[in-house]
Amino acid sequence: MSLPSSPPNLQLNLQPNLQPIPVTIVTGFLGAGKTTLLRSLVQRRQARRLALLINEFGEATIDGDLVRATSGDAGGQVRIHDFSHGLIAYGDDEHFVPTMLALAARRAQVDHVLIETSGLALPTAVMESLQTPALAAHFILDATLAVVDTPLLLDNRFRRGSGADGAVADMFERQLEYADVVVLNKIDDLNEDLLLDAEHRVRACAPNVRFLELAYKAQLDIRLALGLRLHQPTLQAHQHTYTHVRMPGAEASVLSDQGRLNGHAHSGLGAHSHGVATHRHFHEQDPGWLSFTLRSQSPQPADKLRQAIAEAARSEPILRTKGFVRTLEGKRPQLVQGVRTRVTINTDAANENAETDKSELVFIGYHPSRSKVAALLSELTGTHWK
Ligand SMILES: Nc1nc2c(ncn2[C@@H]2O[C@H](COP(=O)(O)OP(=O)(O)OP(=O)(O)O)[C@@H](O)[C@H]2O)c(=O)[nH]1
Repeated sequence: MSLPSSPPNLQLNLQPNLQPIPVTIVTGFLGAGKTTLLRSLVQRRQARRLALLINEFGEATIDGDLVRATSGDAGGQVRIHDFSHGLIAYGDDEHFVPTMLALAARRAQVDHVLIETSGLALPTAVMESLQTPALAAHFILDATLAVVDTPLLLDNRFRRGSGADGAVADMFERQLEYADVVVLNKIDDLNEDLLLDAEHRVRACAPNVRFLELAYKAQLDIRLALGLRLHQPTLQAHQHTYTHVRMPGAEASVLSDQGRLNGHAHSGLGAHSHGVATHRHFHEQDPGWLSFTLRSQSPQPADKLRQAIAEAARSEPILRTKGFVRTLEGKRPQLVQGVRTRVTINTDAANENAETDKSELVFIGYHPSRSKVAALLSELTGTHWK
């Protein structure tokens, strides 16, 4: 991976003798709940000063705005950097290293860095970059968290198949393969048997995962997410090892007590190591994954639009939809969130003070047809989308 050299003024300010800044990577497939998890961690940050690097697939940056709205930050305690090209720290990303070095130069004001990879990127690119001498002097990987849409996992939506199914399974499995912690999310309606089933499925496809945590609405106790110290510095060796840690609840039998489900963690594995240098990861994006943006100037009938987006996800290989729309019902833009056919449209903290006339939606899928989706939305809403 070629790394751009840092500007001279940054190098002057760097102080490698300070403790390295811990970095947590949040990965997970499209729509799993990564941004929701970050928003909840930002809300529970207490005195921690956080820097967030947020990466999305698609031309519009929506996730960064959602987190900004949550932080409500006047004192600069939370700093957010948007990466909109989908592949943070991959070979042709010229922004990642300079952004990290700029954070290192402000080391005294940063307690923890959180990096959200896009739903179609692997965490290994960031892991590998953190091990280069330029960054290893200033940062240490704390842990890699993979967020899982548990109902979709139980519905076999990440099972290997042909075409889109194969591409989805490939990405899902590879993201989990390098995770230290798997967060089973969206468990609102799942009973203990289903949660055990989900745990077995995760263990089967990612046997190296150290901790499984359960999250309602992607809410995790901040002590189970940050400061885990699962990795050691690796300036010399191009390898990292896990230190042994004890987690609250580690000794408890798994899922034996529903009352302990929210945010409890348990470990099933001893220490192990793997070299990031040996990781196979895509430096090239699978060209089948596409995103496109559709816009409309007309106010939208919210319910019809919701049904139209769900219908588009049924008839085209659309896996994720998000954006802001102006509805007939209200002046404020409404946040649209679609994960496959599950679609919600509502007001969010990010849009409650904004006004807009236009509607803009980002669609992400595997070889989806832009024109078919535009035609479907136009037909089913009775408004023009293009
Ligand atoms: N029911 C339910 N919905 C959830 C939960 N966590 C997140 N969601 C919803 O799932 C949708 C996607 O959540 P995000 O946090 O945007 O997911 P993401 O992984 O950041 O998505 P991408 O960045 O597009 O890959 C949103 O509508 C969330 O409100 C949960 O625990 N339960």
